[in-house]
Amino acid sequence: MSQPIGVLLVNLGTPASYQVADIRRYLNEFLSDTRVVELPKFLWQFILKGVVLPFRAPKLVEKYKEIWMDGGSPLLVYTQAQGEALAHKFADENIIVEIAMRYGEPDLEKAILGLREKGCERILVVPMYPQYAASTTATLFDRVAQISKKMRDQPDYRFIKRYAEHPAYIASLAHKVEEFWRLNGVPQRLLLSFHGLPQRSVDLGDPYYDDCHKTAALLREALKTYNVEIEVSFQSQFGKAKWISPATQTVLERYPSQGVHNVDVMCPGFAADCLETLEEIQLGCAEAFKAKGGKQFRYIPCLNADPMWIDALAQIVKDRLGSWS
Ligand SMILES: C=CC1=C(C)c2cc3[nH]c(cc4nc(cc5[nH]c(cc1n2)c(C)c5CCC(=O)O)C(CCC(=O)O)=C4C)c(C)c3C=C
Ligand SMILES: [Fe+2]
Ligand SMILES: [Fe+2]
Repeated sequence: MSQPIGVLLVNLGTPASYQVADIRRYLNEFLSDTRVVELPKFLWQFILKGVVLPFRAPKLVEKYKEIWMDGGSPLLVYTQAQGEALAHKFADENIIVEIAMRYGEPDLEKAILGLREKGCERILVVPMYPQYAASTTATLFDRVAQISKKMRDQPDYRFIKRYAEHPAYIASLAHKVEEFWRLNGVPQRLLLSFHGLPQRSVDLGDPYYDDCHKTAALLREALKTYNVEIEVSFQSQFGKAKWISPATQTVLERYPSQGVHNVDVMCPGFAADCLETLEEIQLGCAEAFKAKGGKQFRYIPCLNADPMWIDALAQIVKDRLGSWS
């Protein structure tokens, strides 16, 4: 039999527990990445260690506690489920699926070395971010290169840069929405909330904002027969700088005064539910919307390990494996 191919699904990372020390360790690693916070290194380390970690980490304890699942942090639980489901899908093929996180555990280096030990000379790196951003996708590719610097005999790598417009990804999102509407009825408005980025990153050439709007345009087209207006917004603003707009919470808080009293919100840029979707959107934004007079707020979950999404992911992987498979 020929050598197996390694398929490595990689998401961002999440604290090992909701203890403050684990949250601090996670934030420190993540926010020390110069691809994530593009401020002069010494200035930023001073702010991070002196202000951000001491104040933000304790505040996040309660937030993580609210969403924590039996198996751990939702981001990890859903990523594990995606890995297992994709491995099952490829059970009859010479493909080994592993998961890893860019920050923390499961460790990316261990996952790459583990795949090599299992005989994988070829590894496909799959970022669990459909839209490309330097602060997510590029930093992952940087890290893979950095890990490989220590190797004399490096594996043969392929990377998936983005799948914001992949028909199978769009069809999975559309199916998720349609299924939700079939069971619960259509809303007045569907808001697609993507993770935000500093405006400066986009001004410097990050294609992320355009990628998000491309996904939204295709999803709008797929759902056009429902005549529901579909809008785009950006969530999870961090720090004082200007971020790409409009902000999700601002949009939701304006809706009631514009006559929009029932809204569905979906987060298509997150392949798995996590703190930013479950706490910030499903809990926090629902409360903010209702405080301004909104009547009905429904959160449509992420694709997580939905069977149609796992089929789509297999298709996206196969497309990139090309001549390898
Ligand atoms: C400058 C700061 C940040 C940038 C840029 C950023 C981009 C970015 N992040 C995600 C996906 C996720 N982010 C998550 C949490 C999170 N993000 C930031 C900051 C930036 N993100 C912080 C400080 C945090 C921690 C929580 C908080 O303090 O609000 C998560 C969830 C992790 C979890 O444990 O559940 C995800 C996923 C994307 C896709 C993105 C750029 C496109
Ligand atoms: Fe983030
Ligand atoms: Fe956040």
